[in-house]
Amino acid sequence: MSHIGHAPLWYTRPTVDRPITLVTIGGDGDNARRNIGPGVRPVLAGLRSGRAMSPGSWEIAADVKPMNSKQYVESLGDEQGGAASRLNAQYVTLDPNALDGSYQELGSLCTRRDENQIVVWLSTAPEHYWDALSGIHAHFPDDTIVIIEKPPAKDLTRARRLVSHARRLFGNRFLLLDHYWGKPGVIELMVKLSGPFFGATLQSVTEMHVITDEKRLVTGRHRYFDGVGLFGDVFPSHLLNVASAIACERSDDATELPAARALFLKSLPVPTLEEVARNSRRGQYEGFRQEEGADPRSEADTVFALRLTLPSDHPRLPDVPCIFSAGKGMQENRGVVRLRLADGQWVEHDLQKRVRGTLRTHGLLLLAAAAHRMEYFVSPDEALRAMELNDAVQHAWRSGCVPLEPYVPGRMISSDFVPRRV
Ligand SMILES: O=C1O[C@H](COP(=O)(O)O)[C@@H](O)[C@H](O)[C@H]1O
Repeated sequence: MSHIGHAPLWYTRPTVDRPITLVTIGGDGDNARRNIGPGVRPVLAGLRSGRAMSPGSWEIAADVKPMNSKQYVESLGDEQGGAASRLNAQYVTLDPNALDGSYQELGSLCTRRDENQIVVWLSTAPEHYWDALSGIHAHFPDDTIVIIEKPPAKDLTRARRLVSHARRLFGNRFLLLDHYWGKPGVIELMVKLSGPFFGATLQSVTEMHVITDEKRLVTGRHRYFDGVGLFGDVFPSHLLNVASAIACERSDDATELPAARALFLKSLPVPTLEEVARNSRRGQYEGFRQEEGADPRSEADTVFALRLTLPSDHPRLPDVPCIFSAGKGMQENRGVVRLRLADGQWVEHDLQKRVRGTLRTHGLLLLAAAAHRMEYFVSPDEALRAMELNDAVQHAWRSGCVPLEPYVPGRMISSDFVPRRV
């Protein structure tokens, strides 16, 4: 592995003993181009096979846009295209009318480097998961690892069905990923709060606020947003996962983390309709419905704030309000956790900070997947509890009990949107 500067002591890097073939479904999409590719290429470049003359790790991108491998590599620009071409990256066009054939082609490409661990990263909208899972199961090697990146479906019932289907097909080689757990800022905060000093700080927390604000608009993702809104995009994933990762009970054994996080999520009460009405707000930026691809009557939220209060018998954080807020078209880019302590002081931690010596988020998570480090992934229990909380809020909002408030893009801060306590 190549080393990128000097890693801080709290940062560990999972190790693997085989090269990886990474297949990215949705490889032409924004997430694959902006995040996955640049994150994983330095990792793939560093993983070689012990076999003489072995070509080592490999990248295969697949998407519906017709393109050949040369065009794909060129489309990545100089730096990323150079890195992809050193990995001899291949591009496979997925035929939406003959998907099984496309997966067969991908599967047989993978077998060309049969010493490699195959990892398939589904960077697509959830509506494509079923076809992809069937294609991979039918045509890929038996030990293929499958990563899904997004809440597994738009509601609890669908999520439950998908997760149990995927577990039946792939067992614990099916992984639910939330890229926030690969962010150095999140890992650092988790580690800090596990130590005795900051662990004690956590005991004196009287309020917790998780905020992810982005200046960018929804542009190009209207179909997805019309179904779930920003709330469905980031609440059952990034926001809840950050909260559970920092507030859960710790032991020294990392394999216990998923169960501990699930326990924390279970301690957050599922709100009733009246509680949602009192403790949440939602809004949509002006101009959203006029954007290309938008539904002119869309009710999708692009900013929201929600307060869920832990019960009074919570062992560590009794009666502590947890506030979640996020927005698109915000005044600034900001991903933070703010904790109010018993003395009234606020401490703030930057979740987006860059830390020298650490891998880019998606590179770290690829290694964690290949090394079966399950604590880096969302367990089915966690994902389903998150969807239960999500459903309660979405259901209440659909009933019309919380109005969709307009706002001017570029002038809003989601943490200013929090409803007052009554
Ligand atoms: O998964 C998602 O995350 C991004 C924000 O990720 P970040 O690493 O830039 O903080 C968000 O823009 C997107 O809507 C969501 O689907």
